[in-house]
Amino acid sequence: MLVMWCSRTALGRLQRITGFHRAMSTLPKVYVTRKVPPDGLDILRKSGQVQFEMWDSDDPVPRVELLKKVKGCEGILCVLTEKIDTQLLNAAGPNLKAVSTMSVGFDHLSLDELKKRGIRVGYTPDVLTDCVAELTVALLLATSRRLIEATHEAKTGGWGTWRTLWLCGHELANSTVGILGLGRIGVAIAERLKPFKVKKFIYTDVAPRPELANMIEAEYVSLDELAKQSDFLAICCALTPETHGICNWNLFSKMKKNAIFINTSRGGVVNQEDLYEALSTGLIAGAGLDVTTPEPLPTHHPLYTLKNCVILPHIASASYMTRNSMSALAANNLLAGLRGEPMPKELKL
Ligand SMILES: O=C(O)[C@H](O)CO
Repeated sequence: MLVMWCSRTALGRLQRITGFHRAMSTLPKVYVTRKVPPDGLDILRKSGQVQFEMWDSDDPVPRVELLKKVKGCEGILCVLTEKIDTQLLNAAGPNLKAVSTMSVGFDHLSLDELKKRGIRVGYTPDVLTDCVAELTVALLLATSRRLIEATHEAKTGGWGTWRTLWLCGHELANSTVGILGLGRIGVAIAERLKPFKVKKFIYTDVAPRPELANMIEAEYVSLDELAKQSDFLAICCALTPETHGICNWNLFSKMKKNAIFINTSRGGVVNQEDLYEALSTGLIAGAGLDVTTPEPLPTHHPLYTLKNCVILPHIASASYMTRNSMSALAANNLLAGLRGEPMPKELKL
């Protein structure tokens, strides 16, 4: 468009620019709460459908600023650090038609409030499944084979002679892997673990999910049985009022001493004091956490003192390809929502 303007007279150019701004100002206003990866921004820009303002930073927009910026917006594209609650929806006002989150998790959205106001909600399942499953397997192996401890020993002079039981861990071959919350990600994790010669997959959920379970020949069991039988337990459920703190002393106390606990869902599903007790007293063998409460987990948190706890800073979906796909899907969800069309991935409220 710039090239075209350059070939015109200054007056024609001015008229076009003024017209352009007039046209722009009638387009629906959208606020993007974070510098999202380029694919999504390109889609918004090229759509010609919205005018958008963005918090152009890698860090979250301060709440006060956010509340100001959403005023009068028809659409909001957010990430998981922004609470979309009554206060924010009131600040946005009655024009708001669509909220699109660049995440598969939606525990930061007040769904009841959004539903009450007839606001459509988009999210980003599927595009991150492979990436999250891959990281979960990496975290599981790093925890069970004590990789972080091992590199630390090598670097800091702890590596003496070869010793028979030094840095021994637990292997996947012949093991039982449990999945709490069987969805697309749980299936993708199991598919990746199967070649490690896992003996059996078991899972629990609010109800059996035979179509998914059949894909990985997983057996449906109760939560108690899941705790009792799993050598490796992967937490894949969404954070809801029902799952909040579901991984607590009651669960850990039923687990095997050799069990490895892995959480790549949300920190809120775990009672961290109970997990600390379970790890520090040897009730279970290890834990790998990609998510915690709060995030970031303060550096003085007791969980960091434990050698058998591997903590990552919420990076399960962090590949360039996946983050770009998430941003593109979030942009397409938002644009479809604003056009009044079904979103490519819309939450049923
Ligand atoms: O909810 C999500 O999309 C993930 O937690 C981001 O990695």
